[in-house]
Amino acid sequence: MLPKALTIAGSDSGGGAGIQADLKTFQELNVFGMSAITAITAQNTIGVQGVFPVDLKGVEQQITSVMDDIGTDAVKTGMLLNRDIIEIVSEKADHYRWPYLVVDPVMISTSGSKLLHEEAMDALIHKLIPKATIITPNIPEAKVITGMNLSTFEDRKSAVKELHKLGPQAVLLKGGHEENSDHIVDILFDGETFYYFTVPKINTIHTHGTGCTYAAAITANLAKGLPLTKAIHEAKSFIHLAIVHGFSLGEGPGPTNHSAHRFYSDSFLELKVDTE
Ligand SMILES: Nc1ncnc2c1ncn2[C@@H]1O[C@H](COP(=O)(O)OP(=O)(O)OP(=O)(O)O)[C@@H](O)[C@H]1O
Ligand SMILES: Cc1ncc(COP(=O)(O)O)c(N)n1
Repeated sequence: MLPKALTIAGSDSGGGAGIQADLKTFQELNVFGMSAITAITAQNTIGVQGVFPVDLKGVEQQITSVMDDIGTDAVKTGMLLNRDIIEIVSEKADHYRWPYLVVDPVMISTSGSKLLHEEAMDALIHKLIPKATIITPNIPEAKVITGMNLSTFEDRKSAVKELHKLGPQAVLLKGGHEENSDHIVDILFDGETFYYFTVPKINTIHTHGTGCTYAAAITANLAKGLPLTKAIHEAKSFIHLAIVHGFSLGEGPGPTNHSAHRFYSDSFLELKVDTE
């Protein structure tokens, strides 16, 4: 039987991010994908033209319908939009005791649209993040959650420790927004050990949906039963190849290429470890 994964996120009509990126990634990694849609976005490569929330009963019922009949090996959350939706997801996490919960704390689209209301921040931090197997903030999201300045590498390590104190089993701080370096470092901390995934920065604008795709690949790998570090290592390889082979679509930044990993064999990225 195929492993199963459920994504709870927003729909991106343009197909590059959100539910669409998650389901494509699950499929590429041979995991049966299921979805609970929190909001419909009218979106393309240029931006988000509209956000249409799904009513609370609809969000709740999608999760219940999937869980009561099919069940899941792992859950990923993306765009959750508001406090009420976060509270529902948090209650469902308690009720169903999901084996793995990957929380991608999506706040703003790359094109600048708000995908999480400010009033929802408290629930995200205190109700959902503590239940996560892993959270995957980018640098701006980590700044908002911790209120810290993340200019230096040491700042980022401190922020990762602060984020870990909120209660998730592990924190993965993504480095895609690093501006002053030709390398990008993602920092993983599991409470004991720091792991660093370092890659050369790819010179491209086609990175729409990278965060969603990366977190979905981690979720798929956890659903397959891979240990956390290996699940992330393989997901990092997947997202790197997807960015290398990202392509132009429409007038704005194009999507990553979810199929790119098919043309490569093993994971090739280096993993550095630092015990603390
Ligand atoms: N130009 C790049 N070159 C190499 N890797 C990149 C680049 N941009 C992003 N990444 C990688 O892609 C993954 C997603 O990182 P990023 O920090 O961009 O997340 P995000 O901001 O949530 O993504 P999104 O663009 O979907 O909002 C990380 O592993 C990051 O290191
Ligand atoms: C429905 C939805 N979820 C997430 C993102 C973030 O992706 P990005 O930062 O690449 O715009 C998005 N644009 N739309």
